[in-house]
Amino acid sequence: MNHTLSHQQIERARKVIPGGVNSPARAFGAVGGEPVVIDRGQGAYLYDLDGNQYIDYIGSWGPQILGHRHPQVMQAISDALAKGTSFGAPCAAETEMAEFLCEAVPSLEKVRMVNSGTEATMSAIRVARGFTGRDRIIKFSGCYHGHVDSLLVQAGSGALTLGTPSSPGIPKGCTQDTLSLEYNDCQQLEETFEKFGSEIACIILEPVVGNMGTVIPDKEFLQTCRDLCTKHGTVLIFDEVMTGFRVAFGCAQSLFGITPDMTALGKIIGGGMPVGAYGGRADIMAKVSPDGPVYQAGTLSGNPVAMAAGLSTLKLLRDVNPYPHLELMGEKLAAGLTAAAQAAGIPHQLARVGSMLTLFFNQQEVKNYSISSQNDTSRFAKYFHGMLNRGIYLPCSQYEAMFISNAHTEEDLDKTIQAAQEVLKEIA
Ligand SMILES: Cc1ncc(COP(=O)(O)O)c(C=O)c1O
Ligand SMILES: NCC(=O)CCC(=O)O
Repeated sequence: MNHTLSHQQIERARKVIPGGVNSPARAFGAVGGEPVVIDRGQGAYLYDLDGNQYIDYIGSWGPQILGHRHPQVMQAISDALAKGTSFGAPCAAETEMAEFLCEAVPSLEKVRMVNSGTEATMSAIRVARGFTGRDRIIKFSGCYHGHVDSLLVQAGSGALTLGTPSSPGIPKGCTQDTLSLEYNDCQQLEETFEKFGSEIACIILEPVVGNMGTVIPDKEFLQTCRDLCTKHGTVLIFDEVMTGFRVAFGCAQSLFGITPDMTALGKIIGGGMPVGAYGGRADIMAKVSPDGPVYQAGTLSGNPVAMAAGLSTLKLLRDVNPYPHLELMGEKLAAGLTAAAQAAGIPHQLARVGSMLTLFFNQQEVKNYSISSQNDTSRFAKYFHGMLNRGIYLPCSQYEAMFISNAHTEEDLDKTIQAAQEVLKEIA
């Protein structure tokens, strides 16, 4: 594969953009080599500047569940654009979006639109603190909730990939009230509540983790989070920025039957445009300005073009119901990758929920951060590049989930499995 134009472009970008990228997760930091620069996407495929085609398993890190350039989404964006790009005043589409979200996700009684997943989690935490009058928060090691100061403690995703789980530039004061616990560990959680229960404003967690690779919650763990929050008057926040409308139309909370007090959303609900949202119980959301005293704002929040992209995506998900198909595709890909790793004799684990999955190079089932940090990341780097060279675009880190879209065909999966068979044999 020729990457001349991509490499020239990245070299040029590095002179004016840190690392040549606008988000470190894209930088190939953990796998080495140079990122490819994307020119366009169509359906399940990406095309780089040199004209190479890739089967895309990143889907813009989650949002593109319908594939790139779905015609109805493109049309909705174009119709909204014809009326203008931003008004800084209420528009009808944002109400329609809020109504849609509240209907699809019953734990949402009120929602506020923002512009990214980071804003959604940051704001949800502020509201939870304002509502409870408490400062302490609980997060779990290896979960990533965006680059929020108080949450960049043992964070997953790029922070884990690049080995900076706690970032410089964050004053101690911002993280002194953050308790970072082990995912899926009920006992540690119970002990923490025994000690600090009356001081804890919220628990925030990914109800299925994507950001230390895919980690599946024990039902008991989610139930313990719920019970302890109820008992201690603590707000349970599900960060469904990644899992929302990905693992099920009703989000992970519907899949596991656990109702959070607040939910953060992003990615899919923006249909590829910059969108986030947070919401939950009406009594908690009543604290949000201008109804209440907790300040949170945004020049571009509820942007009409972004609302149009998101709404058309969500309506397609409701009407087409791709989830049974995505489940079958996920099952097929997981089985193919597992068989390929087995045939090559490579120690591995395959974790999957619907169309979100990770092939871990690990001897043990990955239940938490301690186990995930033992992944064979140098093997992953070889796997990644072998796949890229065969036109398969995987997340460039072992600590990420891959996503299948509704545009992927069985033939795409067959090609991917075939490539994995070749690559895994080579690197065994
Ligand atoms: C679970 C989760 N929460 C929050 C975020 C932050 O979202 P954003 O990158 O849109 O700020 C991400 C992804 O980045 C995520 O995966
Ligand atoms: N799982 C990682 C992400 O979803 C974020 C991507 C980014 O920060 O660019």
